[in-house]
Amino acid sequence: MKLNLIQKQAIKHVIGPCLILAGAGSGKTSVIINKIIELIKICHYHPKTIITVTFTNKAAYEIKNRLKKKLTSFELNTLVISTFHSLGMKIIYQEYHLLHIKKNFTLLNESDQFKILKEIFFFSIKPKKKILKKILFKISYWKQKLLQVKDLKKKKYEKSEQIFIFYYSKYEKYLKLHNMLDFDDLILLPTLLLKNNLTVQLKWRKKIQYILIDEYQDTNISQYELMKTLINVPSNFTIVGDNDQSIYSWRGAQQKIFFLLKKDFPALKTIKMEQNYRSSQCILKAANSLISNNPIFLKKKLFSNLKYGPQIYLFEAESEFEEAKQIINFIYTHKNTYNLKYFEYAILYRNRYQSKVIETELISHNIPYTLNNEQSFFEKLEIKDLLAYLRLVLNSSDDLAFLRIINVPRRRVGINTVLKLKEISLKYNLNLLNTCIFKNLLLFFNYKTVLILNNFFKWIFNLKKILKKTPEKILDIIICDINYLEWTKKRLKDLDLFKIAVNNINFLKNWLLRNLLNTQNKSSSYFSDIIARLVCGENLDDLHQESNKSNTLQLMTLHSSKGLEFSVVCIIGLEEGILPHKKSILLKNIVEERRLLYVGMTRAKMQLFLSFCKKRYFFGEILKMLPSRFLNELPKNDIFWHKKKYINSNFFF
Ligand SMILES: Nc1ncnc2c1ncn2[C@@H]1O[C@H](COP(=O)(O)OP(=O)(O)OP(=O)(O)O)[C@@H](O)[C@H]1O
Repeated sequence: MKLNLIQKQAIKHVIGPCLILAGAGSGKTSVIINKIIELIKICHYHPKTIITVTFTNKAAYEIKNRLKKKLTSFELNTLVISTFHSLGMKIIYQEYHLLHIKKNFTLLNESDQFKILKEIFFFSIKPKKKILKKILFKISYWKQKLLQVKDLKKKKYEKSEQIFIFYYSKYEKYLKLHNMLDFDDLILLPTLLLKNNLTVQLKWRKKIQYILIDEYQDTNISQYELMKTLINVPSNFTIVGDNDQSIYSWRGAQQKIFFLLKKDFPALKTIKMEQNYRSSQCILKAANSLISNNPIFLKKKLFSNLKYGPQIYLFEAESEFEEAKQIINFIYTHKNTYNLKYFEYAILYRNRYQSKVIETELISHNIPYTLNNEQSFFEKLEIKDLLAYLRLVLNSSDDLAFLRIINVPRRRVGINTVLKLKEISLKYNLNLLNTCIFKNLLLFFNYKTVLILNNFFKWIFNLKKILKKTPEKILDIIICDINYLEWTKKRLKDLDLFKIAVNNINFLKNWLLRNLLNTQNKSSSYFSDIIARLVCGENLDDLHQESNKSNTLQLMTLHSSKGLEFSVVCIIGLEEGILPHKKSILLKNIVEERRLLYVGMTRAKMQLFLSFCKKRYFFGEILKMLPSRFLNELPKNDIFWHKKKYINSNFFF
């Protein structure tokens, strides 16, 4: 690939702060990769002093993968390419003593956070999920603004806000007591530490000589602050971003982040990359036309020198079932006509639930597909169970892990026993595992139950010893001791499902072994570091490799399509209330929904396919749907409207 002049200029600019404002498909990834090579091979930076921050672990994997041919394995292994969260975790692991946390902390995911809030509410009222969501959102909002409970308590707030502060405080106490951190803490804790402790800040600034940040538009304020504290004088960094692809405002990303950069680093050099190398002119024209309806914020004009390409197909379906049929039909015919492979096709949607009908149709036609969702690996029951075992062995205070596995597989510890255990643990200020050997247990339970609880405690403690001596055997021992495979087989009943579960378990085992082998610093808590990195989604290379290799049709949300490209892209559900999403309509945040569709459209290289339904089934009800307002913003002449005969309104034309 021959780089263009602007790309070369972006790569060669290595001294001072640099912002690459780049449109979709303009070669951001290529520039980041070539810049890393430039820094190491030409500017002689030691690879361990270069930090590259990507938005997802998959993106980190892609960059590493593409660097394989250009760097030595030493260079590749010493380079740090990670997400902001993984970077924060690295700092926490090295500075934990200053943060007053124990190194064997449990890293919580979102469902753990819900459980904790439920626990907090336990003795008062039964809260609705909506309320819990609101509280968690507020806690996360404050953490992303680097505000801790002590800061909030200094100011006067309305009563409605005080309730949130009350739960924030309770939540934090729970986390402290159980030795837990959530994902926001991975940014908040290191940022505050580096801001307030200049010695530590200096130490890290010395370590890091160059920072590259990808997908800057989705960086939130706390991540920006973390970056700022790490940047050394004379501010050698490269930031790559596209304001038109900012799709994470709900996670705190703000467009003003681009202005902050100019304000904080006046020497900032801005380079615009406007040539798109991915999409046909027809697709690019439609994408440009759509995004031009958003207020102009940072001006750039994308162009493509590729062929004009075929028109965009627009399907109108009676229902989501017909929509699924039409898409599969279209893909099947297209694939046979152009002789493409399934992995060159992607179906994108706004909400995860939309994949269900498509999946059913794909299964009935025997079409291989991959649901692209890193998170889905951690949602698998067997992975949740085994991780909970490991978490409890590592951190006895992890009551959530205890509750997940105390009766998995069945140990005759029913709900009444668990409730009683909780009561005792609260009364005597013990964690649940230690409650299993509470001296007066016989006052509450019969002899048999006490024996079961005592034995469970002993077994976990024995596992702790095994973990210290032979960590590579720990998972096998757990699986064997509890006869987990046999239990999984009975639970799943279906042999194919069982095979998938075994595959997942083997994946987890291999992942652990690989990371144990690769870890050089085998200090006392290295195993918890490995598990936290797993929960962070780091080094799931095998998963990414598999999804890259397999010749399967790709299904994913519009959000997860960011950074990817496919020959043919189908975007379904272009309806009011779906895309734009009804919440965004209510909140009047249409601009972000428009950017989301823009991201989806610009994933396509040669053909784009759009569809909407006239009716949809929602919880047993049939709803009439209106076509998305965004369809009206596309150039009419570039759209081929299939089934035109059904149109009875003057919408669109
Ligand atoms: N100078 C070039 N000549 C030819 N092809 C190029 C050039 N630069 C980039 N490309 C190709 O253009 C496509 C898009 O590049 P890349 O994925 O790096 O874009 P991007 O800016 O990261 O896109 P997006 O932000 O939309 O995800 C890739 O297939 C890449 O190989």
